[in-house]
Amino acid sequence: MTNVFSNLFFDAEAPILYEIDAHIVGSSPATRRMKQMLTAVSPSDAPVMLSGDTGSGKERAATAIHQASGRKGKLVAVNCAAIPGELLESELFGYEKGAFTGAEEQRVGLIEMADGGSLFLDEIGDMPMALQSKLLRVLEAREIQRVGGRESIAVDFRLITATHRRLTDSVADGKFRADLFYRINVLPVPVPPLAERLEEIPELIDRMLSDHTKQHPHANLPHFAMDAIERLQAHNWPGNIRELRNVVDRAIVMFPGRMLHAGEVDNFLLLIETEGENTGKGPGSGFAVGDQDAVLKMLRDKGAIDIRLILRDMEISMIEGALQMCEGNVTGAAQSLGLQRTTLIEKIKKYGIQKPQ
Ligand SMILES: Nc1ncnc2c1ncn2[C@@H]1O[C@H](COP(=O)(O)OP(=O)(O)OP(=O)(O)O)[C@@H](O)[C@H]1O
Repeated sequence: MTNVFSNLFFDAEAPILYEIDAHIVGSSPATRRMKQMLTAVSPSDAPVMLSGDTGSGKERAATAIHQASGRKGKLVAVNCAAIPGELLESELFGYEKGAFTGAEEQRVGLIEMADGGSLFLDEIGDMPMALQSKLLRVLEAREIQRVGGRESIAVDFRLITATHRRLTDSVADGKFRADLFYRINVLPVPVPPLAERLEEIPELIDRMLSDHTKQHPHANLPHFAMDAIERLQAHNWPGNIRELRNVVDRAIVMFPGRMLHAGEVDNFLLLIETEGENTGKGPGSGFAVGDQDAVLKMLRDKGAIDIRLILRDMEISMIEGALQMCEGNVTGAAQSLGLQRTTLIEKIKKYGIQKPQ
């Protein structure tokens, strides 16, 4: 995944800023090149566009750019795909009291909050056309007006965008404004998929485990045997680093202090793949209970499966889901799972599940 801009970065010896190195794990040629590009673009005020597959680390790269830029303000991240179009405008621009039904108080928008810092617009390709025009005006005039407001408010932010789509295709299809595309695509930085940097898997796992230890100093960590690492390096990683994190998180919960071998890794990967297929939402997003087709496919592909491991994993997913839904409230989660509160507490302890804050 290279472009003309990235071809400028051919010097293997080019320096990398400390903040970039600290955030982004990996020393493969693909990652080194990306880190050199991030180092080069960080001090500039020009817009950066990060492109790469889902879970490849675009948000992390945006954080690294902001940290290395020296800008004093905040990094404000907005996922344009996660906020419905009609809400996105008032989220970004803020509103004045009485601007619309329900606007009972004045509200400062996310663009204003990024003043003096950086604004990260993730999945910019999903921004509705009408809002694209408004964003273009902000980038040109460097000022905004809140919804329902008349006053122009000056804003100074560094724009970082990300997309997993080929925005040139969206422009050709009339779904993305060409003028906005050229305005935001000044410094394009491709984020390579994990499949192009498989040699980094041991480094990534080490970092994920050490991050876990920082939060849980007494955690009994799992170990990945050589055959497990080889198996991970033979996988194609459609969910990229997020999928790897999913494997490591499961290993932490289910193999504390134990050694994982290829067989366990196979089970994890199969489960994650089946989850992605069942839900259509990508890897690691939930398990469809009682899906016979999925079970048959697993049996056909593998010949045999470890049903205890899978049931345990399903149980963990359901408990995590219920806790998430009930915002960490154990009584509510127990009710929604049809369990006694004490039984749920035992299971939470047994599996080392973290309650959402
Ligand atoms: N180089 C890295 N080292 C360690 N962890 C990483 C690295 N890159 C990404 N991650 C982790 O992988 C997960 C996905 O990363 P991130 O959210 O940055 O991806 P993304 O490309 O923005 O995903 P999406 O396209 O879905 O928005 C996060 O948990 C992140 O912390």
